[in-house]
Amino acid sequence: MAETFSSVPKVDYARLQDKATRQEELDKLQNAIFVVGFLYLTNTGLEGLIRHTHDQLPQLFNLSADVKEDCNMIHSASFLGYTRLGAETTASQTDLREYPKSPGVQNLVEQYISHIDRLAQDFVHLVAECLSLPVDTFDNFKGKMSRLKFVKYPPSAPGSQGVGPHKDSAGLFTFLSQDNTGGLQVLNKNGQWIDVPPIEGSLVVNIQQGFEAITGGVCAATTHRVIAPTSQTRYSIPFFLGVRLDLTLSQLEESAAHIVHRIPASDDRKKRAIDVPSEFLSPLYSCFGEAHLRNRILSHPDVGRHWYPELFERYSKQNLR
Ligand SMILES: O=C(O)CCC(=O)C(=O)O
Ligand SMILES: [Fe+2]
Repeated sequence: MAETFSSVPKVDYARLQDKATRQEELDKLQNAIFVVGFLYLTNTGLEGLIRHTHDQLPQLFNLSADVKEDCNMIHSASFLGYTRLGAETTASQTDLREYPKSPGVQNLVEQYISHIDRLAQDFVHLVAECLSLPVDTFDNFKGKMSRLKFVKYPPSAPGSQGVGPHKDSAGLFTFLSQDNTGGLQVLNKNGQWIDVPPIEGSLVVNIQQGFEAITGGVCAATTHRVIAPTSQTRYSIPFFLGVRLDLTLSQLEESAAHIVHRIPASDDRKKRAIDVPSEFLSPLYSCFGEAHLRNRILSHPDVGRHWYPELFERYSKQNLR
């Protein structure tokens, strides 16, 4: 059996700031990122902001249908805006969730992004440090566009897909705040789905396809899904730290070499047998930006068809396996 996990480990951010406990916590971080692929980040100091933001979400999603339609993603060639229930597709199936990006809540969004982005930048330094690499090792891979989403999952029939199995696309790491409903699951290296029960105030961190690609595929992007709730509405707030979209696979081969040899190897054959493919590692795409565009077009087929009809046809026919 592969070295794997049956629950998601916790890494304490406050202990990472304290000289006396830093090394012990860095060791935990190394295991969490490179063996497990998921972690809860606790004690970040953002608990108040997270609670305050969650408190606003029911009201935000209760905005009138007209207001939500005014900022519908269909109006944006950059795939930014409101997605109504049933308009999103993951793993070829419709997801039972909706999300607005920011109608009427500019301050809330800006405040959240400014704090979480600072944390995310520091986190990337800690990941380098836990591999005993210079802290700025990954800085040159960071992109200009990170994304924040507010997501609502209405109660649905038992076993429904909130969001299907996927790997986050255009970034390095995701920092997800979930409410107290539950339903998030992650795939371990033996191909088993593991529950990630809510821990109040924590952030669930997972690896995105950008980090997978800059580690030469060695540190795989981690697969997760949400089982839709049955009796209460679920809200979540993922923040996706962006990767540079102009990078090509061949540029990476060279830059990744000195990173890769530091990464602990692990066996994930069972997981790979049922896993979803990574666009970013596919030779079909000229650079990360194109791989990400394909991901957006197929996830939001209405928007994709509207703005990129030819690419929609082309990407729909491609099989990444
Ligand atoms: O809602 C969640 O807990 C997860 C959301 C997610 O995985 C995503 O939007 O990429
Ligand atoms: Fe995700």
